Amino acid sequence: MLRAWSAARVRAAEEAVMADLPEGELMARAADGLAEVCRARLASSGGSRVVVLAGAGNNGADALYAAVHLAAEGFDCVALQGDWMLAIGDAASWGASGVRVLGPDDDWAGALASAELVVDGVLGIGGRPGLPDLAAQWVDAIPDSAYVVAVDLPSGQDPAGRQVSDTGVFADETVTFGVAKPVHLLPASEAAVGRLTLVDIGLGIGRDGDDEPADVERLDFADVARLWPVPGAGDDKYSRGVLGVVAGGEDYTGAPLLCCTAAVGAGLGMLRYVGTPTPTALVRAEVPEAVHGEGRVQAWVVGPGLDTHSRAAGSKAQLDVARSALASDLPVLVDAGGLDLVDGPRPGPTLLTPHAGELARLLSRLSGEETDRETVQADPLGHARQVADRTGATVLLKGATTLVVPPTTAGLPVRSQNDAPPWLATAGAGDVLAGVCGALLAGGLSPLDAGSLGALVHGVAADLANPGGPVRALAVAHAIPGAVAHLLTR
Ligand SMILES: NC(=O)C1=CN([C@@H]2O[C@H](COP(=O)(O)OP(=O)(O)OC[C@H]3O[C@@H](n4cnc5c(N)ncnc54)[C@H](OP(=O)(O)O)[C@@H]3O)[C@@H](O)[C@H]2O)[C@@H](O)CC1
Ligand SMILES: Nc1ncnc2c1ncn2[C@@H]1O[C@H](COP(=O)(O)OP(=O)(O)O)[C@@H](O)[C@H]1O
Ligand SMILES: [K+]
Repeated sequence: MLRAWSAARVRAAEEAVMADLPEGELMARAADGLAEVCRARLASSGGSRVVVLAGAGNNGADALYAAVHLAAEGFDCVALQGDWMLAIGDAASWGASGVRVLGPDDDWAGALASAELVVDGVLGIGGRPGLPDLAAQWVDAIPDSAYVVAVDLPSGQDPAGRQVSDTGVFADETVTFGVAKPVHLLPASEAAVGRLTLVDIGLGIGRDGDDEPADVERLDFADVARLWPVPGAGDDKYSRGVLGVVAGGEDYTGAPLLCCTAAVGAGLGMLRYVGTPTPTALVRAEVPEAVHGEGRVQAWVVGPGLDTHSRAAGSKAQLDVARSALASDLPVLVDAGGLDLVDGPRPGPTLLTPHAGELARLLSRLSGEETDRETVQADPLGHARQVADRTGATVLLKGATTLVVPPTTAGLPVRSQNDAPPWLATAGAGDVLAGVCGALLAGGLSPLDAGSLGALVHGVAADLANPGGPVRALAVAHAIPGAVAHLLTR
C-alpha cells in the first residue's frame, strides 16, 4: 500500500528528526537523493544541460544544492531566479559553485530552450495552488523534449491535492522526500506528478510496520491477497455471503445484467435479484446462478438502472424492497438511481458510488444549494467529503482516479485508486463496479475496503479484458474472475 501524509504531518515529522541531527542534514539528504535521480536520468538520456527553476523557499534550496552536485560532476547547470531572494546564497556567491544564475532580465528563455533536464524547485509543500507570474512563464517555455523532474511535488499544484490548479508544472517524474503527500495520489493533481520516486531521508513516519493511519492510501496488488475474502474448506454458499441486488427496470434492462454478472464473477456465495419482469427474464437467461425475489442476504446493492419514478409493472414492489434494504442495518451499496433514495444517515454500513454528476445532484439535494459537475471536479475530495459527512456513508467518487472517502468522524484515511485504463470510461462500467464492490460487502469487507479493492480489481479487469485496447462493460464483467485469480496468485 502506498501511503501519503499531509504537509502538516510531514513538517511535524521533519521537526522531530531534525532535533537530533546537525543543522541542514535533512536537506542535504534530500538534495543528495534528488541529484542521484537527476544523474541517473541524464546518464540514460545522454543529456548534459540542466536548468533549475529556483523558488524562494526550501524547495528551491533542495534544487540548488542538487545542482551544485551536478555542476561539480561536469554537467552544465543554470539556475533561474525570479524577483525573489534565493533560499541559499546570492547570485555572486553562486559563481564559484559552477552553477550559473540567471535573473528575470537575463536570457533565461535561451537557457530553457536548450535544456535537457529541468529541475522544478519553485514550490514544495509550502506552496499554494498556482505559480508566481515569472515562474508560469518559465514553465510555458520548457521545451517538450526536456525531461522535467519536480522536487517534492510539481510546483503550482495543490500540496493537499484538493483543488485543481490553473497554472502548474506537469512533471515527467517527481522526487519526493520521506513519504508521499496527498498531491501525489489525489485526482485534482495526480496527473501532474508523472513517475513518483521516493527518497528516504530518515523521517519517523511511513516506515515498514508503522500502522499509524496515513491521510491518503492507495492499495496495490499485494493488498488484494491480504484483503480479498477467499473461501476456506469449511465455507458454504451462505457463509461466503449472499448479496441482494435491486437493479434495473422496464426501461433499463442492461444494468442488472452487468451488475449481477460482475457480482457472481467476483466470488459470491449466492445472489438474489429483485427486478421488474423484463430484466428478471433477462437475468434468468444470462445469469443462471441468480435466485429471484427477496430472502436473507448479508448485503445489498441498490440502484444500478433503477428508475425510482417508474410506474411500470413491478416497479412499486421493487422500490419497496429498495426502501426496506436502506432501512435495514445491513451493509448497502447505493448506486445510480438508488442515490435518489438517500436523504441522510441510515442504520448500517453504507457505500455510495456516484460519478461527479450524480454526486453534484445528491449534494445539491442534501444541502439545498445548487452544485454542478464542474464544481465537484474542481475539488473532488472536498465534495465527496461533504456528502460523506452529511450521510455518514463512505463515498466512492468514480473517475479516472477513483476516490473512496469515509466520513470525517470515522477517522480513517481516504483511498485513491488509479488502476483503470481510460478505455474503462464506457457506459455500464459503473454497473460492473457496483457488482464487484457489492460482492465484497457481502463477503464482510468494510465500505472503505470494499470500495477501494473493488475499484482496483475493476481497473485490472478492464486491462486484462483487452490489454491496450477498447473494452465494453460486459467484457470487463466477464474478466473479473480472471483478474481476481491473477491478483491472488501472482
Ligand atoms: N524542512 C526541512 O528540513 C526539509 C524541507 N524540504 C523541502 O522544503 C520544502 C518546503 O519548503 P518551504 O516550507 O520553504 O516551502 P516552499 O514550498 O519551498 O516555498 C514556500 C514559499 O513560497 C511562497 N509561496 C507559496 N505559494 C506561493 C505561490 N502560489 N506563489 C508565490 N509564492 C508562493 C511562500 O511565501 P508566502 O507568500 O507564504 O510568504 C514561501 O515563501 C519541501 O517541499 C521540500 O522540498 C526537504 O529539503 C526536506 C527537509
Ligand atoms: N478516464 C477514465 N479512466 C479510467 N476509468 C474511468 C475513466 N472515466 C471513468 N472511469 C471509470 O468508468 C466507470 C464509469 O462508471 P459510470 O460513470 O457510473 O458509468 P455507468 O453509469 O454507465 O455504468 C467508473 O468505474 C469510473 O471510475
Ligand atoms: K517543486
